[in-house]
Amino acid sequence: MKLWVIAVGHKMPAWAETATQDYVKRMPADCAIQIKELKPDLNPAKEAIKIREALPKGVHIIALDERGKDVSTKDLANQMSAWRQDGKDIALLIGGADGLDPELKKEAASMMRLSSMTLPHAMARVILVEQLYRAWTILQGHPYHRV
Ligand SMILES: C[S@@+](CC[C@H](N)C(=O)[O-])C[C@H]1O[C@@H](n2cnc3c(N)ncnc32)[C@H](O)[C@@H]1O
Repeated sequence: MKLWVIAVGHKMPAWAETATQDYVKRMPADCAIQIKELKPDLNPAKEAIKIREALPKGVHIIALDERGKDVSTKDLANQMSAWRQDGKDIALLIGGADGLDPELKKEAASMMRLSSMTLPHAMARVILVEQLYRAWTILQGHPYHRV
């Protein structure tokens, strides 16, 4: 299984790039995180076109949005386990300054929130990859995650 993070926003600040890569590198090949960065466009509808083009075929789409469903890290680990059993790749979408296009959000299988606060997209990216790594460690019984 591959976890695609498709994110509007390139030229990330160095701290975000370093932190993102730190977690990306910790993931094993059979649960790899692949980041696709897209250049911001004039509005979310235009960005949605680029996002759709960047989506690998047949992926299960999850939109990241502060109005999405609350998911605990344990829930995410259970989700990850189910995704791995399905053998489907997953695409997690992060919007730009004006968020994700409403039509694109409807196309997603679900919307997930990382916090009820609005995060800058660089921060959302770092938190997402850390949570994916943490979820993976839960499935492995790895001591990174302490209950
Ligand atoms: C700066 S935010 C956009 C905020 C935008 N005004 C909105 O209402 O969605 C950029 C992106 O970061 C992600 N994001 C920000 N806060 C989030 C949160 N609390 N939970 C999940 N994703 C979040 C979303 O994908 C969002 O499209």
